[in-house]
Amino acid sequence: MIDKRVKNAKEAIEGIQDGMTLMLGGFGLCGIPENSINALVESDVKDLTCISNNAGVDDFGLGLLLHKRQIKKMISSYVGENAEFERQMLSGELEVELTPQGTLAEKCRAAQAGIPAFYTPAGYGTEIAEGKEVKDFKGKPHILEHAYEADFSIVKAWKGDHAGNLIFKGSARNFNHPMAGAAKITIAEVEELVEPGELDPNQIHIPGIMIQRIFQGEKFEKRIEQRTVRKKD
Ligand SMILES: CC(C)(COP(=O)(O)OP(=O)(O)OC[C@H]1O[C@@H](n2cnc3c(N)ncnc32)[C@H](O)[C@@H]1OP(=O)(O)O)[C@@H](O)C(=O)NCCC(=O)NCCSC(=O)CCC(=O)O
Ligand SMILES: CC(=O)CC(=O)O
Repeated sequence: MIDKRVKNAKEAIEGIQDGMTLMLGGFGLCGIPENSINALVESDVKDLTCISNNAGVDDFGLGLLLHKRQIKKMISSYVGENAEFERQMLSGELEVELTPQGTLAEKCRAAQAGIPAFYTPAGYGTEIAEGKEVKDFKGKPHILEHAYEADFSIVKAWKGDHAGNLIFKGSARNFNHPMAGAAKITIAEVEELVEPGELDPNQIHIPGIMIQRIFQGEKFEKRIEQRTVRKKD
């Protein structure tokens, strides 16, 4: 029986080295692979390029890696509400590649599906289109976008089994779905790791073939939406 289990987050991130490119799931503060991020913070790995919709907030998610200056470049769509991110971007310490949200999702999905590139109208006529091939479809200009190439993808799911089959919960599915299997190695951290056969096959969102390593996270903060959290501060 296939068994992709690793003991913990530390073991899951083995092989992530300075200068590598990572994909990390999540949207806002929901569905963040937080145990793996904490392990990366402890590992001191640096010069990372991170592909992620958000860059976390100052005390959660990728914000923790930014604080320790472990990220060289962020490829993201929505990067607000993170003071340290803003400081590093404005001072030139951090490279930032802003990407329309649908394009970001499709660049992940294309990598997952083995599609090297695709045309999209999003971003045509803006800075996003600079240097990119343009082609008309039905009289409308589109730009050529390439699939991402990443060393590791790190996703968070609700439930998973030893073979790597995953089920997401609610909107925590978000970017975790197109990122699973979109890099050379995909790590899945799950809230609950179960025996093969326990998950209903009809409910599985990502088949185990997309996943190389799986572990049950030790702790998941109830962080759903940063604005809600902020209001309470
Ligand atoms: C994240 C999960 C999967 C978590 O599920 P769980 O079963 O663990 O928890 P839950 O019982 O559903 O939720 C825990 C508590 O948080 C509350 N809660 C859930 N989602 C919330 C949200 N988006 N904003 C504020 N509160 C929220 C629930 O009412 C509940 O409150 P009580 O404990 O008091 O009952 C789900 O709640 C979910 O999908 N929520 C939507 C999250 C999301 O997509 N947010 C958008 C982020 S991006 C964004 O906001 C951009 C929007 C914009 O820019 O306009
Ligand atoms: C708007 C987004 O992309 C996500 C968020 O609200 O953080």
